[in-house]
Amino acid sequence: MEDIITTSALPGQFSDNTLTLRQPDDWHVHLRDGDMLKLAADYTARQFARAIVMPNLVPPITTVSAAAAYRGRIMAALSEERAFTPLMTAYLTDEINPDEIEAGFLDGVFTACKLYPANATTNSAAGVTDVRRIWSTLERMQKIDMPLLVHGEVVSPDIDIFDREAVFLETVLGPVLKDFPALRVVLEHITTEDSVQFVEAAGSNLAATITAHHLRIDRNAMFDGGLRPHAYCLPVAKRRHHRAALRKAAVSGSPKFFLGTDSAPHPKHEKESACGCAGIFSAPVALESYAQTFEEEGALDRLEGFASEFGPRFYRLPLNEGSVTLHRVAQDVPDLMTCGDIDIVPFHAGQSLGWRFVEEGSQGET
Ligand SMILES: NC(=O)N[C@@H](CC(=O)O)C(=O)O
Ligand SMILES: [Zn+2]
Ligand SMILES: [Zn+2]
Repeated sequence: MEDIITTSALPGQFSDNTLTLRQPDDWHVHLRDGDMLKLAADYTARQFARAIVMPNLVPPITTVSAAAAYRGRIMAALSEERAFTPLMTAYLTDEINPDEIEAGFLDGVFTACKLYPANATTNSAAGVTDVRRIWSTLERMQKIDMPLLVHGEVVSPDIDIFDREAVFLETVLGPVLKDFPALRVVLEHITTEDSVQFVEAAGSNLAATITAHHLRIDRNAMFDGGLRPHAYCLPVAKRRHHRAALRKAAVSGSPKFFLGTDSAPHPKHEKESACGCAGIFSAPVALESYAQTFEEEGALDRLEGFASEFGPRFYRLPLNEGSVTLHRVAQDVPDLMTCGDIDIVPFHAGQSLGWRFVEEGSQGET
C-alpha cells in the first residue's frame, strides 16, 4: 500500500495531492536503437509529447535518409496509444555537408543539429575535431534559423574533467556566438554555475537544458561508500555549489532554462565495468524527479514553465494542448529494469520518490 502524504496548501496547479501540468516535452533524450529502443522510447513517450532525439547512434545520424529511417523505427517501436512526436537531429562531423543539413531542415526531418566535440562523450568519436571545420555549416544554420545543440565540453587531456565545461564556454561557445550572433544555440545538460551565468548574460538566442539528475546529485554521488557507476554521466556532476546554481536557474522562471532529461540508458554490465560508460537512464521517473526538486525548492508552480512552455517557445513550436498528472504518493523505484536480455539500472533505483506519474486511463494507484 502507498502512503498518501497529506500536505498543506501548495501553489499553482496543485490540489488534492495532484499536480496537473500542460503536457511537457523532453528537449534532449537518447532513445537508442535495436533491442533497447522499445523500452527507452516507451518510457519517454509515456511522459512527454515530443522529444529532441539525440543522433549519437553507431553509426551516427548524419543524413536525412538515416534520420527519417530512425524516426520510422521509433514510431514502429511504440504502441498505438502513445501519441508522440520524435524531433530528429543531425550529428555534425568535420565532413558534414551544409546542403544535406538544409534539405533535412526544410523537409521537416531535422529539427536541429548536434555538435559533439570529437571524443567528448558516448558515441562521439565521429564528432567535430575543431569547430572551425564546420563554420560554413554554422553559417548556413544561422541563415535558415536552424538551432544548434551543443555538448559543451572541451576534450583536451590537459584540462581537468571538472573544468571542461567552463573552458568550452570561453574557447568554443563564446567565439561561435560572436561570429554567429543570430544563431539559436542550446547549451545542453549544463552542470556548472559558470554555464548558468554565461547563458543568463547572453542574448535570447542562447538557452540551456537542465537534466533531472544534475539537479539532484553532485560529484560526491560517484564516490558514496565506493565507486558508483550509475551516478556517472557526462558532463560529470560537479561540486555542490554548482548544483545549487542549477537548481536556482531551473526554478527561476527564466525562459532560458528548460527541461532536457539526457536520459541515456546503458546495459548494467557496461556501466558496472572496469571502464564504465557515461549516461543515466532517467526516463522512467523523469517528471517525478523534477517535481521532487521543484517541490524542495518551494517552486512547484514554476515546473510547468520549465517543463512545458519555455522549450517550445525557444524552438518556435506550439505548446502542447494535453495535460499530465502527478500524484503526491510515495513511489518505490525498482533496482532494475529489464528489456529482453538487457538489464538496466534506472535513475533513483532503490529509492523512494514522493511523486507518481499517472498513466492516462489509470487511477495512478497501481
Ligand atoms: N550524457 C551521457 O553521459 N551520455 C550520453 C551522451 C551525452 O549526452 O553526452 C550517452 O549517449 O550515453
Ligand atoms: Zn552530451
Ligand atoms: Zn545526451
